[in-house]
Amino acid sequence: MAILLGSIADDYTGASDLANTLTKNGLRTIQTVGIPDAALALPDVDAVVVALKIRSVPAADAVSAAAQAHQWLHGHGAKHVLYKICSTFDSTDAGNIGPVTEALTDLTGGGTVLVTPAFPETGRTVYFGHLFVNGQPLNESPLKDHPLNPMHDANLVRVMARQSQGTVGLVDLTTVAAGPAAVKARLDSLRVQGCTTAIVDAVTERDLGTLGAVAVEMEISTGASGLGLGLARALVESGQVPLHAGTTDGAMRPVGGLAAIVAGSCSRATLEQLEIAERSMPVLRLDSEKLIAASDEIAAALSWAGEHISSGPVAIAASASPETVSMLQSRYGREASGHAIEAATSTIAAELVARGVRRLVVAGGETSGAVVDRLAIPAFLIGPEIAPGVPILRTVGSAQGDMLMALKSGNFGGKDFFATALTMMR
Ligand SMILES: Nc1ncnc2c1ncn2[C@@H]1O[C@H](COP(=O)(O)OP(=O)(O)OP(=O)(O)O)[C@@H](O)[C@H]1O
Ligand SMILES: O=C(O)[C@@H](O)C(=O)CO
Repeated sequence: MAILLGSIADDYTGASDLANTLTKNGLRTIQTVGIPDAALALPDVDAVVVALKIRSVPAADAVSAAAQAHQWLHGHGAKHVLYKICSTFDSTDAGNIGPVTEALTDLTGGGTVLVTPAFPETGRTVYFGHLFVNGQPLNESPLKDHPLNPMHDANLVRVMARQSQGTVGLVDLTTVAAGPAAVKARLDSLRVQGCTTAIVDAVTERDLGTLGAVAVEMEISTGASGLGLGLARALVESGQVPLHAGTTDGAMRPVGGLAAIVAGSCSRATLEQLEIAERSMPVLRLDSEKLIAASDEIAAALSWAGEHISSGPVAIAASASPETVSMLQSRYGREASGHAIEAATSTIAAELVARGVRRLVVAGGETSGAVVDRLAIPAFLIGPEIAPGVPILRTVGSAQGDMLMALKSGNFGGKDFFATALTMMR
């Protein structure tokens, strides 16, 4: 299997978001969970998105995992590798966007790497280096309350500089609007000035087309799904890949079985979606304190699910308001409480699958990572889009047999996302 475009995604929901964008823009794409085992039969594809769970791990671990994934992608023919980060630039001053981008630059011979989290379809735009989320500066958006990496600075040149060894430049919108040659010239001049990376503005898909045309001629780039759109279009427009329409063959064959939602995301969007879901299905709100204290909250949740699930889908959520989350974190610590709840939600998901669930929606990036790892799913085919950034996924090579899943990034999806997803998954 020779591929043209590779991506290393820093979390699993982000990987499926990118795989969805690449598919929609004409590339046959598969999402693997980690570096695929040599024995795993993968279909013929143009792009492989290797999903890692490295957004919130120590920078040295993220660098090492990303370097191995890069080696695999490069070895399988990828001419360009996109490091897929979150469209809200989720990271801390310790990393991992800066360290991983710089490590990949070292592996590929230097230059100034183009970095942009812009994804206008979901309201993420970058203007003079500042990230806006649905028109609000990042630090005033709901991301200021993120449970693991609250974002307090919208100026990405500063954010990136705090987590980088090298100097960070800016390619502003005026330059992007002037087209690929102007962007290239600006990146060249930043390279001469010694910048290892540059935050690049984009507010429209046209801007992303320009950036894709520039990035595709380089070996690596860092960005969100919007940059994926630009890269896919550049590959198709330059004739390097024929345009493929639709989803992967066989991705949507019905699987039947029971259906469930497991939510660990505490984003404002997920909290609203759960409220709406309560009108159409049974929703169990877990007691997060009890989950952490390792009492019988998991067994109680499974027994509750057992009572309802044969009549239709159920939802089980650890999700809580920012106030509840910060109370729990001040008592148990940010990482410890996050990990304990991820362990609990993934156990619940695995037990639901053991009891016959074959259509599973998971809300939250870290939560999805924990669930997919727990189920040991090796890869996903990409089905139709449920909402921007969230496709239906079909498991490949999983011990449970074929399942349909949706991994919803915390902030993605409309108010009725959960019901819509389950209606589409048969
Ligand atoms: N009640 C709670 N109190 C404290 N932490 C919680 C609670 N419920 C969930 N969590 C933790 O909050 C974190 C939520 O992160 P996750 O990545 O799953 O969602 P998200 O940040 O909304 O999604 P994304 O990363 O896709 O934007 C997880 O570590 C989860 O275990
Ligand atoms: O880019 C995004 O916002 C998402 O794909 C994501 O990475 C959230 O985890």
